[in-house]
Amino acid sequence: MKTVDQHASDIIAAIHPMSPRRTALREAHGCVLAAHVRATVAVPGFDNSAMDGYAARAADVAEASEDNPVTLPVAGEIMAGPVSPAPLAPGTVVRIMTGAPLPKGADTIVQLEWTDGGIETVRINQAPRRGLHIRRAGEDIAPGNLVLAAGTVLGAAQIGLLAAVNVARPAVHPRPRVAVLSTGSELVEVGTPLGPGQIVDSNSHAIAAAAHEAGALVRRVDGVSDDPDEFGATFDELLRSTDVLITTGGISVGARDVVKQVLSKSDEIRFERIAMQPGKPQGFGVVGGVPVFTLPGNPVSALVSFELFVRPALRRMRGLPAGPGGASWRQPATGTVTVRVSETMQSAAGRRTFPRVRLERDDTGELVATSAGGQGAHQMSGLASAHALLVVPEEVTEVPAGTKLPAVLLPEPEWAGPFGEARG
Ligand SMILES: Nc1nc2c(c(=O)[nH]1)N[C@H]1C(S)=C(S)[C@@H](COP(=O)(O)OP(=O)(O)OC[C@H]3O[C@@H](n4cnc5c(N)ncnc54)[C@H](O)[C@@H]3O)O[C@H]1N2
Ligand code: MOO
Repeated sequence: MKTVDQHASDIIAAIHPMSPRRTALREAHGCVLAAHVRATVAVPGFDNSAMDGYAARAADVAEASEDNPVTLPVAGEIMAGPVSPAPLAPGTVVRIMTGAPLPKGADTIVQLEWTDGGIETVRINQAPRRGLHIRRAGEDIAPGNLVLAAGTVLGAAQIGLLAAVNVARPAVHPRPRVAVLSTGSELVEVGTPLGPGQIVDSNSHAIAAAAHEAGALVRRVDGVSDDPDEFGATFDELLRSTDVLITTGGISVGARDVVKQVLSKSDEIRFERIAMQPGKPQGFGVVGGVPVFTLPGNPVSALVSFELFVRPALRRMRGLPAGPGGASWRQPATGTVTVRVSETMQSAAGRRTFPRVRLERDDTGELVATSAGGQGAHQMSGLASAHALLVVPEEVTEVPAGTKLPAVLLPEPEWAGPFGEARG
């Protein structure tokens, strides 16, 4: 059997970041910048006041104090807005608002609180030093400065910065479009009363949600039966309008394993047995430039396979390090931590197993892993309450309580918004 690591690295070797595209800021949010952005403008764009008050010449107000206020004529008022203020005559001040352009000749701002707030004349009772409360043109960003480096994930601050330097359409790696198709004649749509032998198609919903959480634009279609023609037609149709195609079910050795039956006819998809549990049967290939993942039908197997093989591929397509754990100093969205196992667990010989575990910190701050419930490949309730997948090495058959092992953190979905439109 092929190792998990070999399968994961074969997949990553076949995956490329999405070609950069210029997109509006709203669409670029959460995407990865594909090229350096250099400033073509200065920020601030002009010298301006950081306070409401009076623009003055520091020399004219240098002697001002509580006991010895300085009174000067107020020559006018400058508001923030599209104005070119007249130069400040010596021996005068102008009222100025926060963000308003500084008149030539002014070299300090007297904040309103240091004055009597006068309109015609103003009494100043504290002396500001030269340059106080003046924001100089280019002191944040000068033209030519590197604003954001290629590879930066565009969060709120980065989007704001791009807008500030007047970049309306940055070049980003677009979100991949992912199509999700489940197979099985036993499947019915969620919300449908079940007849004998029928089950609800839960995989397509779970995988669609996982792909959505991984930053993809998702198209989920209703499951198809084990009829090769029906599967083939739907597969071909989806392939034409997606960047990634994920199927579930129909890939083991059953008499009607339709996915394997239909797709084995091409050389592009390889069906393999991976030394892991859950998730032993896997298929992957690139068909007409579209990566195709055929995941096993057991619901836990499908989602665990997604975490180990599909999520890293989507990360790479989005221009991120493939991970798991490719993130920075932040808590990675998915990453590997070391945990102490709280109870003895069994593991399949010769297969890397991924028991679903809940995590807790003990008094010393160490992470302690406890089984999240039933560990069958069909038992979604355990996975749904798990925080991580424990990683039990292939050669281990029993994990005594107290053993330290790596665990792959499952992502926290709290940020996932409504499904975006996956354009065809
Ligand atoms: N003789 C053997 N049988 C099986 C083997 C094997 O090596 N020899 N491998 C087992 C393992 S491991 C897995 S995993 C499964 C994978 O099978 P398939 O990918 O072909 O999946 P199906 O047979 O279509 O379904 C398996 C199981 O999952 C349920 N299922 C399928 N699709 C959905 C869905 N969309 N939503 C919810 N549940 C789904 C399905 O009803 C089956 O119970 O094969 C083992 N067999
Ligand atoms: O390997 Mo299968 O994925 O046990 O359920």
